[in-house]
Amino acid sequence: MAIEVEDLCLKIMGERGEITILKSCSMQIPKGEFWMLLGPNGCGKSTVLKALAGILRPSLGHVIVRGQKSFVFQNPDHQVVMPTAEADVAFGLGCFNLPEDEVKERVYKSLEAVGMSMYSQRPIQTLSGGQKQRVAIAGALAEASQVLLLDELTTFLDESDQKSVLEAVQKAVHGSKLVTALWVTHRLEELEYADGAVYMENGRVILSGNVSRVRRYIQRQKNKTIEW
Ligand SMILES: Nc1ncnc2c1ncn2[C@@H]1O[C@H](COP(=O)(O)OP(=O)(O)OP(=O)(O)O)[C@@H](O)[C@H]1O
Repeated sequence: MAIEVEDLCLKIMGERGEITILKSCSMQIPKGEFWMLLGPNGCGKSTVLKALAGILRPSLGHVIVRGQKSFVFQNPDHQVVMPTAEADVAFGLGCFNLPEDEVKERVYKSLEAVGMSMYSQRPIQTLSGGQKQRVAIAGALAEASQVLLLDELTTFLDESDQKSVLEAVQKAVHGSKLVTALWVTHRLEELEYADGAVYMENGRVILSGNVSRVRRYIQRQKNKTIEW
């Protein structure tokens, strides 16, 4: 397993005292697979991702992420900081003290893995939101991250950009077999790209595993009054 979460409880101190956000959540995500985490607004998806990233500490339970991890955020304009895609990916490698040839090779291979090698020299401000997200994912791959934690990357993207980012993640995961991705989303249609899925409600994991089972369950919930 690349990700193991066991009985994760997470409480935070709010203005009126302690608030329980996650209640005994468990999930197991196999290495080399592309999984999605779904659930209604406020059910705790981003909080799970932040606990996996080490941004939030569990109050109880265990979180294990095997291998180097990277967190990619929702807003494409917060992801990339350098003038070109190539420079941005190389910038992230700055702290690794690598020989120049290796930096060039990692930058090329990671941009290639997300279908962005032809845009390597393009000024960053001329890229679409989805292309910027793909540059951010390339940055994580160049750093040899084995676990990608991806928080609602398609929120600000149009339909063709959404598709390009989903395809890039799927290709990066299935192409390497070493990379595992956990993708938080509201969009049921994105499940078609997933190898597995986790469904949450109200701070709890309700269902985890087979995509078709999770899809059927969510469709039933959507037909009730659950607000997404
Ligand atoms: N710092 C905080 N203070 C108070 N409540 C918080 C805080 N952070 C999160 N919450 C609450 O915890 C719950 C879970 O939040 P979280 O962002 O994980 O949900 P989510 O499923 O990712 O929501 P969305 O789909 O809307 O992004 C929500 O009810 C949210 O309001």
